[in-house]
Amino acid sequence: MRDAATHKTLAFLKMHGAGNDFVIIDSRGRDAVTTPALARALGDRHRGVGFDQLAEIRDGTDADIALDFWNSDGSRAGACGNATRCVAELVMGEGGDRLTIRTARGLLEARREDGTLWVNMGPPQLNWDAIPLAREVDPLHLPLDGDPVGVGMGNPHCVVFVADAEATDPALRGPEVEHDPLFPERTNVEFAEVRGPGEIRMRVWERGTGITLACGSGACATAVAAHLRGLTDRRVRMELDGGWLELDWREDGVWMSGPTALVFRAELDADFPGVS
Ligand SMILES: N[C@H](CCC[C@H](N)C(=O)O)C(=O)O
Repeated sequence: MRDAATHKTLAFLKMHGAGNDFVIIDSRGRDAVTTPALARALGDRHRGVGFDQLAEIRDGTDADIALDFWNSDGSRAGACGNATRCVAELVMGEGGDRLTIRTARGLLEARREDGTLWVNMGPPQLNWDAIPLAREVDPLHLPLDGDPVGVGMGNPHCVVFVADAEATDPALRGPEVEHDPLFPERTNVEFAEVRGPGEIRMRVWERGTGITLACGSGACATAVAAHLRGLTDRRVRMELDGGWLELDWREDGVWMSGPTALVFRAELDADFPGVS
């Protein structure tokens, strides 16, 4: 017989934003529980739950909440736009029209405007050493095939403009660019087709995760890259494999909105690796 007092399960939620899927652990009021081993075990789509990123909510000291992000290979992500939108939707469901969020990338803000939830993902990092790149080159024209753009959003992004995103398989070139020595912390890789000044089609290869149906910080980086290249306005709609996001590069940062969904609430068994 199990001793109920020591059988400590771990509650979590599954959410997705435009098909970018997350396990969310709410650790407000207690110590953080996620370790690289737990992230890897939970991220296994056969033996665990499966996710593109794991987001752990913690108490914010100088903000309403703090958020930590993990990839399914057990590495940390400094930013995750779609998980930030999902968590903001969840926490703002408890009340309020504004939420401040402390992340490794800085202090973010979520706001409801005319019923739509927008998250400010912060200003883009456009200096080579902030992205970070391994050496001083012009981020607007990286010395790689296809003349891509490097942008930091708290995590590194390499935006490759392509003529036909539908015909582009991110798995063909993504891994090679992710591991190119130009990116000392590896990089996320976006393949973007500009359809017009207000619309982009984008597919993504994520560092530490691989192909995902959407990437919020990648969408922000792509909107910034396209505008800096003179291809789009500051506000664009973006079609990803899993749905549409809206991006608006304002004075104080890149704002993003889009769909979110709560899939289920569940508990990990105490015997699951890394729970007890
Ligand atoms: N899906 C996330 C980004 C994850 C980025 C992560 N793969 C990294 O290592 O930077 C988003 O919505 O922004």
